[in-house]
Amino acid sequence: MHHPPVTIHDKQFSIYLPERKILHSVEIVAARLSHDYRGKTPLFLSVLNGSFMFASDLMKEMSIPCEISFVRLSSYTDMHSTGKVKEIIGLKESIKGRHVVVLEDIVDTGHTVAGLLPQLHQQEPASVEVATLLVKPECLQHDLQIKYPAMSIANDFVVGYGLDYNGLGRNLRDIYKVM
Ligand SMILES: O=P(O)(O)OC[C@H]1O[C@H](OP(=O)(O)OP(=O)(O)O)[C@H](O)[C@@H]1O
Ligand SMILES: Nc1nc2[nH]cnc2c(=O)[nH]1
Repeated sequence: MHHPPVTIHDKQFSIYLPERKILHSVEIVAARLSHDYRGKTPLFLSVLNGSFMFASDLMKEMSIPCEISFVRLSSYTDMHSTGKVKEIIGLKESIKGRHVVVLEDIVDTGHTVAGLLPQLHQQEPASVEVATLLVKPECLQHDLQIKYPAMSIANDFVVGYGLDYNGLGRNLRDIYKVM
C-alpha cells in the first residue's frame, strides 16, 4: 500500500509503521498478557488521550477476562517534554488488590510512567506492570521496567494511531515520523 507523506500543522511526516505491523505487534502483546494473567482478571488503566486506539485493539485480542478504566495525566504540550508530571484524574474504582496493567501509547523520557507508578502503588494493588505500544529506549531518563513493549523505536517524533502533534494526527491508521 502506498503511503504518501502527510502534513500536520507546519510539519511533514513520512510513513514509519504501517497498520499491519502495528496490529501484529499488538496481537503479540495481547497473547503474552493473556498467558501471564490467566486466572487474575487484570485491570487495564489506559492513559488518555494517546492510548485509546492501542487500548481498543489490545482489548479485542485478549482471550481472558479483563477490565479497563481510563485515566488522564498529561505532560506534553508540544514536541518537547515539560518534565512536569501531573496527578491521575478519573480513577474512580479501587485498585487495591488488583493486577493493574498501565496502557500507554508511548514511553519517551519515561517521566509520565515514572510519575504514575508511585501514585498507583500508594493504593496497594497486587501488581503493576506497563504495556506500551512504543518505547524510545534512547530517550528513557528513568530506571523503568517496561515489561510489555509492543515496539521499540529510535528518537523520532511520531504521530498516528492515537498519537498527536498538537492535537492532530491521532486518527491516522499508520504511524508516521517527522521528516
Ligand atoms: O515518556 P514521556 O516523555 O513522559 O512521554 C510519554 C507521554 O507523552 C504522551 O502524552 P501527552 O502528555 O502528549 O498526552 P496525550 O496522550 O493526551 O497526547 C504519551 O501519551 C505519553 O503519556
Ligand atoms: N505524538 C507524540 N507524542 C509523544 N510523547 C512523547 N513522545 C512522543 C512522540 O514521539 N510523539
